Amino acid sequence: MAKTQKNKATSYHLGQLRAKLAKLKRELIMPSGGGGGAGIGFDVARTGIASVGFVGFPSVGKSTLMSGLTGTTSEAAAYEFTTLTTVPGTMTVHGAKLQILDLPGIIEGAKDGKGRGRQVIAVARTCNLIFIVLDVCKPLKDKSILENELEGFGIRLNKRPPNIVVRKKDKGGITITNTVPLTHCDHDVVRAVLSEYKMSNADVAFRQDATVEDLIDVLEGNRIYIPCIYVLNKIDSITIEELDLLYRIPNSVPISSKMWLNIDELTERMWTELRLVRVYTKPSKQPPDYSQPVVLREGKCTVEDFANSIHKDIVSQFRIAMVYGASAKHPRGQRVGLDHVLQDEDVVTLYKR
Ligand SMILES: Nc1nc2c(ncn2[C@@H]2O[C@H](COP(=O)(O)OP(=O)(O)OP(=O)(O)O)[C@@H](O)[C@H]2O)c(=O)[nH]1
Ligand SMILES: [K+]
Ligand SMILES: [Mg+2]
Repeated sequence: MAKTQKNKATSYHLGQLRAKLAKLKRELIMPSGGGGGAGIGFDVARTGIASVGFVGFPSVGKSTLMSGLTGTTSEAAAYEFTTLTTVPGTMTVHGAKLQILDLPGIIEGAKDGKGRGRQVIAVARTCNLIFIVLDVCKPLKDKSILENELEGFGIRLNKRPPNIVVRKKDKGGITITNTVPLTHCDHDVVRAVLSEYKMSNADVAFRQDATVEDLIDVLEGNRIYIPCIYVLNKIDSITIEELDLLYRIPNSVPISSKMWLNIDELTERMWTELRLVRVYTKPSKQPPDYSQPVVLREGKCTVEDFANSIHKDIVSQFRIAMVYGASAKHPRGQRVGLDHVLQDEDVVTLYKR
């Protein structure tokens, strides 16, 4: 692809090549012969409302951080590959119980089967947030190596699913529409990719200035979109000037897990990225119970989700709910039904029929 000049005449050819490559890479994520693949990770009991997985090269300080955050001891030592399996721990942030997964270190080529890399990345795929842990004394190119390993396994970091709608039809050929100008690809490339996926009748609507890779991600369909924080560890061993430079790396938090520096910022960022919604129950005619929130996930936080997470029988007896807080229209509360979407720190009273 690098040798092919990019112009109108070659774009169909380039589109074909990219699609072929994506189909080959699919073997990595879902091997047709079974064995390995996305479903195979380490066996860990999953607890808590959300999970955070630690990915990084060996000896960057993942286990030191995990032990400090959770109080669970995950062995830490100066030699590489100290951690050989997934070590789970829990920590409570703003009343929400989170599962922290300390993972073995991975190396370049992990996704292709080096070391336990495939198992590690398979666990990362199931997490709600990934910490890419980096040692600030090591070259920054480690960051892109790790990103590349996760990308190759169908994980998309800090990205939204592309806003491209592909609708298959029985006849009528290919129709491509775009509501915004496409500066990264043209209709010829799109046609080439679709033909490589054996699609000859489809409506494709681009609602963002997407790349060919975005289109392929939509067609492959097995991509997972996970937020990621770059944890820049061991800042105790650098100068203030060097630390200043690190702060320019997007989505990063510099810390020292050994000296326990800047961990509060890391915890707050973790909380923000997880987009959890705390809802407090208020029994009728009584003050709200602020001691224990019901914690819901963004996108799954209606009154119905709230009721179900208290007890599965509530919904069948539900009449109305009173909601107070950010999601309520009025400061003195709003009467709502089961489909009302709640927001963080709302207070809810449920009324039975
Ligand atoms: N200077 C410094 N050393 C650290 C820090 N955090 C961890 N270390 C040291 O780095 C070494 C590796 O720490 P681990 O926590 O075992 O690293 P890991 O990433 O879990 O390593 P593997 O399990 O082998 O992949 C140990 O000697 C730690 O004491 C830190 O913030 N600063
Ligand atoms: K180690
Ligand atoms: Mg470790």
